[in-house]
Amino acid sequence: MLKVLLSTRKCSSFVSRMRYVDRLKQDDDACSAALQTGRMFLFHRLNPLLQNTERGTFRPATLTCSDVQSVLENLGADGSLLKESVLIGCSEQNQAEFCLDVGRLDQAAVEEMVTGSFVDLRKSFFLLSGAEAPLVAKGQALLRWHQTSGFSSATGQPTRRNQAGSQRVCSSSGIISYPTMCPVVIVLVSDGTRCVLGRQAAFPRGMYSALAGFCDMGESLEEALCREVAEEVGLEVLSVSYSSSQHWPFPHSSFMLGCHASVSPAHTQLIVDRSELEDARWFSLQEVMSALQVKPRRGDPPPLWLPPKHAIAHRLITEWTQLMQTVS
Ligand SMILES: NC(=O)c1ccc[n+]([C@@H]2O[C@H](COP(=O)([O-])OP(=O)(O)OC[C@H]3O[C@@H](n4cnc5c(N)ncnc54)[C@H](O)[C@@H]3O)[C@@H](O)[C@H]2O)c1
Ligand SMILES: [Mg+2]
Repeated sequence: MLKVLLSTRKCSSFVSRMRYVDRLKQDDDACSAALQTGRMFLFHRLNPLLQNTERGTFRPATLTCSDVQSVLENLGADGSLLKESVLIGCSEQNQAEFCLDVGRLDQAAVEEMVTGSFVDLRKSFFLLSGAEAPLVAKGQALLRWHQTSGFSSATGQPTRRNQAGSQRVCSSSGIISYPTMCPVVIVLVSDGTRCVLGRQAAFPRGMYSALAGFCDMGESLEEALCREVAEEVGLEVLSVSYSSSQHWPFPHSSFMLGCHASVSPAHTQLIVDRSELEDARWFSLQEVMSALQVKPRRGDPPPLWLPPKHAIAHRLITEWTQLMQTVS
């Protein structure tokens, strides 16, 4: 049975924070009160607001409710915009965290008032630290869901959100809808000494990653994995082990389920589906280890470079190299 060690965090504080967030999702009044004392992450047309730190790195700008209120007042915006904030969590200091899209305001004017810049999500995802990037991705995903869910897909009538933004209700039928993610399996296939990496034509030059694909309706994780590997590179998987998962905001919200898979060393011929992948190849441990040392730089790309640390593909590749080193 798989056992994942999560952390040695203090259980009581974690439980109370999770229950607090859950209460805010159920109780509109409690959520409105939490908004007055909460931390706020701003977006402009789904691009998060980032600030420079003294160390030359970036962090998401965190504002208080009154900071945002004074921005809205100064720019002549309706204060009710604040009610469009969406709950995204609770900090370790027990402060509720919200995000708000101020896309109706002038971008440059907001940036000047809060000393920061609204940065494209894909770019900001890789500028931020490991803990902050998922928070910004979650905020953007929830804001996007609200912006595209104003009408019920069943009745065509307007939907109303709760204060936390965790659900929307159809005004005519009462049907409740919740934010959705598409399950995607991502898999590093190995024959015991090498692994398969593929590249889509849209990837940056020289970049290869683990194989990935959307799960079909009705499939288990294992069935989706075996089908995707068969479709994309023509291999038959013998065994599967789960590694970890990740919310991935691009191009929309995917729920990435990361696995390792093995194939028989006697059946390793790749038949690549060129409509899906520009290329897929077997790579040796040495090639992968060298690629993990490569730092991103301008100019000609190296022969192989791998997805960045935030991506679950990077984690799968690192785990595989560690496993290979222990068995060799
Ligand atoms: N985090 C990572 O490390 C990492 C690495 C590789 C890929 N990814 C992500 O995995 C996702 C899936 O990979 P893929 O593009 O190879 O998938 P894929 O192999 O299933 O091929 C994409 C095609 O599947 C079809 N499809 C079926 N269901 C779909 C749905 N719900 N949404 C969109 N298209 C659907 C479409 O025809 C689409 O063109 C992508 O969103 C990609 O961004 C993440
Ligand atoms: Mg694919």
